Amino acid sequence: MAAILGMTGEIVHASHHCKLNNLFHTRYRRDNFVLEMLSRRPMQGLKLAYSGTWLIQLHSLPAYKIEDRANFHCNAVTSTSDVPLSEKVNFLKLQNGSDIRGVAVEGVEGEPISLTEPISEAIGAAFAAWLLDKKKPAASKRLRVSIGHDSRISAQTLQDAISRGLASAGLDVVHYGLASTPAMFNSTISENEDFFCPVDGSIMITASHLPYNRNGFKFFTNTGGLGKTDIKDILERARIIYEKFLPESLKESVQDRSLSFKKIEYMTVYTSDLVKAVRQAAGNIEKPLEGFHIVVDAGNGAGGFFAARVLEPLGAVTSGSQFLDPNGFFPNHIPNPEDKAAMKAIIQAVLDNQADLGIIFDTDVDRSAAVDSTGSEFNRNRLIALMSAIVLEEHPGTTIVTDSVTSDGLTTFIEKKLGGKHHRFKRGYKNVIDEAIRLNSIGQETHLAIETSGHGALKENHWLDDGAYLMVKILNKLASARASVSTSGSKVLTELVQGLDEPAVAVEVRLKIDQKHADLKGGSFHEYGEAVLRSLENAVNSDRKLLKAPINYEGVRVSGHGGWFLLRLSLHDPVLPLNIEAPSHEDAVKLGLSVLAVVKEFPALDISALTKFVQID
Ligand SMILES: O=P(O)(O)OC[C@H]1O[C@H](O)[C@H](O)[C@@H](O)[C@@H]1O
Repeated sequence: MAAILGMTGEIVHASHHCKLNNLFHTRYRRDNFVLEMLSRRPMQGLKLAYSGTWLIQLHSLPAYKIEDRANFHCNAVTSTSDVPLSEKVNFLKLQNGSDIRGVAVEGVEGEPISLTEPISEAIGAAFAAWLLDKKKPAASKRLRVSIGHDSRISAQTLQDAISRGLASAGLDVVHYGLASTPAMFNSTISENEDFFCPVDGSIMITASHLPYNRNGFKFFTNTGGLGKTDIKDILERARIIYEKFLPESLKESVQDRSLSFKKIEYMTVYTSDLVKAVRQAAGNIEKPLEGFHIVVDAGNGAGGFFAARVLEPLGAVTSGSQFLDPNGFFPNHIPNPEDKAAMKAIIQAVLDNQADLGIIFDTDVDRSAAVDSTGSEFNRNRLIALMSAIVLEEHPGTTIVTDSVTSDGLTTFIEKKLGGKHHRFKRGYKNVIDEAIRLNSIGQETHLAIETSGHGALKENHWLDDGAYLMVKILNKLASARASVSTSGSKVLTELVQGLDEPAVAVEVRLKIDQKHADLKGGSFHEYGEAVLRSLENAVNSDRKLLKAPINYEGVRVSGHGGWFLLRLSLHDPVLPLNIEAPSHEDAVKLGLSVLAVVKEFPALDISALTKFVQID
């Protein structure tokens, strides 16, 4: 490895670009570009960036002034002397909206591993190159990246692999161990040099609530989570890097366990910020939750910290909390507040323990839900209503941005009861957050962006979707209500959502598009789905009992029979999800039948779930 350090100078002195290309790539392939950058400062001059072709930036070697960056292009992509790895990987298949997701361990039939160590290592190197391009650090500055993970069994392996990729490109890597997704973002904005913060970039290893065999990556900088375009860019860079790996270098790399990274107990910083926030909101009382009994269900994900490190220091009793220990097989229930079994489990825990409040998180704690002392859920529309009530008390008249599947009753509640404005946008937490930021930028004040999935972000918290912070806002309300009036339990919260009109029936059926069906005529599922939606729109226009929503940002949303339906394209899958809400099952069936009349004309659609739903027995 020392040889390659010397080679940097050699390359520069040679100043022959073809020679540079060859030397660099020969070494790159041989050493897999794992340079132990953390411990070998001399290499900090060499950084990789990508701008269509490979570019070597020599940052901290002033003797080797590069006047023209273009002259240093190493055209690795088209180099014919390279021997690419025979295996071709479709990196873009690993993209899931603004995340990377794949199968990380064997064990589920028909689901071969797609997120291997070399692939993860290439993704690490690609993120490093992307970050260097974005940050354009000064010659003397080394970029720092924090890495955390949830409780998944593949966490360690992926952490090691992605760290190697980052280190190979000359970045410093700090390991946080078990952490939450919001804590990782937080590390890009915390000012705390003792904890190496702020970091320049952060990676969370998680696949949220998906089964144990899956895993993935979320990426952050101090401007928030990376979006779809950036993820695509990173995956395209990763493909190029991966195709340059040689089998023997991969073997070496996987075997190279000698790299060591800094390990930090960052959750201490993050949790103490949460504790501080509640104390401050309660008027600097040390234990504002004294006398409250609050149970937490972490579903064996990463959220177990909330009981001992947030609630208990604030004075709450947390006995009866469950599934706090990390277990990547998720043996008790899926850690997902949208999951019925998960909600049932926390409701039961609240009732069994006669607790004042129940709190449940998803695996990586960017989503949450709560349960009041009567066992009533603050989930989906009810969680949005509760958060809207809290935020509108603080910011009267503000706009609440939500996803598209929110109920008509929620709009009435926000606009008529709370005096706010409901901006129903698209599905997808990133879409909702970005829309809130856009509205603010054009002068429409908004402080809350929240999805029925339990993702919620506040302006005051850097628009970070943080399940734990949502719960902090609720705890503030509990604490302040107790300090000002004589109220007990979570009654104050239950009262805040009084008047929210909830439908008797709320269902979601998902119509799968068979991508191999001849009816697609070689087109994409996306085009096919759009054709279904156009057809539905035409049918609705000629049905006097149905009324298309005047303002709608995705799919076809229609009112009728006292309720509404929304048919739209899934964000990620070849699926058309259909949401129906109605005052009775009969009305919901009527709405379902009007959709069925259209979708049954599209043979590539699996309409069995809808057919089943509309069968009146
Ligand atoms: O469009 P769908 O398939 O219903 O999925 C939509 C959901 O996908 C992911 O789970 C995102 O994290 C959510 O923010 C989004 O709402």
